[in-house]
Amino acid sequence: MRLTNFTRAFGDNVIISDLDLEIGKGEFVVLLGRSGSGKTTLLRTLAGLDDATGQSVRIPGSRAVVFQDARLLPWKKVWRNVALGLRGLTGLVRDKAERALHEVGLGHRLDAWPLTLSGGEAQRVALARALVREPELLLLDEPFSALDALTRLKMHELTLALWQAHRPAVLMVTHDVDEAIALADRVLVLDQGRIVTQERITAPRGERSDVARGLRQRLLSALGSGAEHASVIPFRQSHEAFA
Ligand SMILES: Nc1ncnc2c1ncn2[C@@H]1O[C@H](COP(=O)(O)OP(=O)(O)OP(=O)(O)O)[C@@H](O)[C@H]1O
Repeated sequence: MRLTNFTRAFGDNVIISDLDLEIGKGEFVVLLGRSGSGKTTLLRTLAGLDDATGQSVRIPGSRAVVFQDARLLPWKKVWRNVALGLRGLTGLVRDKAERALHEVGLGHRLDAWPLTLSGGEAQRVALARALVREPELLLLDEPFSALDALTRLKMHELTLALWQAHRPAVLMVTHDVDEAIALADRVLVLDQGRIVTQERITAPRGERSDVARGLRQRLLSALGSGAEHASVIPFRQSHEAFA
């Protein structure tokens, strides 16, 4: 997946400016940025939801998006929500949806109605619905920000397990620096439509929580930086933060 010199404006208001971004096969990239920095605009472009983008965008055909809210159709049972858009005989499609729901720990809720699910369960269904199509690129737009802290941690574990099993490239948008550190191979900080910092994290995911202070500090200060730093793009290998 690649964007080259990508610019997006609404009228005179330039939201993304000359952005270059490449995500490798199977790479987990997290995009951090303050409110209004252009994260959703970028994600919508990659999702193919923004038809005003031109040739500077090269994205794989198979993509799936999970949003902050699960966006399930309340009049369709859970398995039918997962099966939306899948073609084939009903029995085979149901089997596929069932396997996906098992993978997210909801094999027992196939025939439930979406409105009877908790917020965390609904997001699990949204993940199953995204992954059942085996996308090459999985786009996650603040998927866990409405969940409580404990559910969010469980969703991190699940997301990593699913990513390891299916290996899509991932671009996840979040406001949460700790979430970024816990999940990413690479963290980008977007500010006023430019990438102002990138950090590659090489430490094993299970060993990141208490030792990442240096990295955390750098990401927080990049988030706090203004346009005056917008042209500086430091790129670090972040293992030193874990020493
Ligand atoms: N369709 C649109 N028309 C005009 N302006 C838009 C449109 N979509 C987004 N913008 C503007 O683009 C800027 C970036 O918005 P965007 O939603 O990408 O930010 P964000 O980083 O995702 O913010 P948040 O974290 O609050 O979701 C904002 O100033 C917003 O007002």
